[in-house]
Amino acid sequence: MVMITLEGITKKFGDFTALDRINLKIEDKEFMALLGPSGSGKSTLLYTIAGIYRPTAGRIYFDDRDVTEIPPKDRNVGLVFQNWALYPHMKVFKNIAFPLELKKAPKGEIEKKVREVSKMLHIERLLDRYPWQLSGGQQQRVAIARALVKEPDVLLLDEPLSNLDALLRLEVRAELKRLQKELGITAVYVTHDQAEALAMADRIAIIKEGKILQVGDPDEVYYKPAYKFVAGFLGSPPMNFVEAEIKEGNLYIYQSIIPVPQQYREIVKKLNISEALFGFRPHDAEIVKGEGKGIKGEVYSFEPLGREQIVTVAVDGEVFVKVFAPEGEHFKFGEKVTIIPNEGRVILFDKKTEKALEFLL
Ligand SMILES: Nc1ncnc2c1ncn2[C@@H]1O[C@H](COP(=O)(O)OP(=O)(O)OP(=O)(O)O)[C@@H](O)[C@H]1O
Repeated sequence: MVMITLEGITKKFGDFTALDRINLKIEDKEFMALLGPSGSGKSTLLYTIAGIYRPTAGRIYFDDRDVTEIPPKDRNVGLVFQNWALYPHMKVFKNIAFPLELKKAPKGEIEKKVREVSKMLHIERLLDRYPWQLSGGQQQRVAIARALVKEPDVLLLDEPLSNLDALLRLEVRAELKRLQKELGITAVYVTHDQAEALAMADRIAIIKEGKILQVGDPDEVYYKPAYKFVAGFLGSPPMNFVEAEIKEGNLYIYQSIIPVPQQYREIVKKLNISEALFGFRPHDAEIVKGEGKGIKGEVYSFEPLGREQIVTVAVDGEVFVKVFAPEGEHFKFGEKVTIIPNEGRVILFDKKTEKALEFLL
């Protein structure tokens, strides 16, 4: 069952696009990590899920309920921030009880739930202290208890462990994961720490410049990164492309900078394909008029695809490359063009078997 659905979420701050048409489905009881470099939009996405930010465009669903216009307090989410934000003038008990008091829960119920959640987090003996009388790890446990006490549908965590020392991080990390599974709660966890995401998450969404580059389980994103950026960011092991192809039936190239026809021909030969076409996914390559640095060729044919068009470029008599031309750009048959590959995937179509293989640039 899908718990959270993000559909075309865009968030702008003035002219700046912090989130760019994000689509993501998070399963019920799933632990999803949002991983990416500083400034990539992770927190903005989390706050948009929480309802703290309203998206500029797109819709958010919890289960099947459209919550896009619903304020945070009515979304039943638990939030844990990096700086914990405990109320300094309230004792631990009161800090944890606060969300239930806001909901005007009966006193007996508050007492029972605060005790229960404190037991789970091993902080029963701290209930009578003020936050400043606690260590960092204890404060963080209180913050987690406060987020869990109202039994939220979704737990949203923004770098919750980054203020803890290494040992404590490991300890709270294990505890958090255990609780999340035991309570069967859906968690979205923002981090820029690759090891943390790989160790904790059921799936990881890799974010760069407001876009999700890849979503997959830890093994998938680590061993089969879809982009050079992802491979570099996660420190994935490099592979020799031809070997990798033969072993796995998949083609992954890390070290090649710009694919040249010679490489294509070698791949075609190794795969025993007589005729092949190479294609780029939209936005993974640019096609420009004239000869420049990149793959040079002549326009051979075009086919419309929605508002975009696919242009086939003859690189030489044998190698053809398919590329998505930008909206509004017009090319002529036989016109000299250059294809500039960006970071991303290239697709190889075997014309005989109509099998498509993807590989990395
Ligand atoms: N309220 C705001 N007003 C203007 N720009 C903002 C606002 N909040 C975030 N941004 C910008 O949006 C981008 C994404 O910020 P965000 O905090 O979501 O990144 P992040 O991936 O969580 O980074 P970090 O790991 O450093 O916390 C940044 O360039 C940031 O400057």
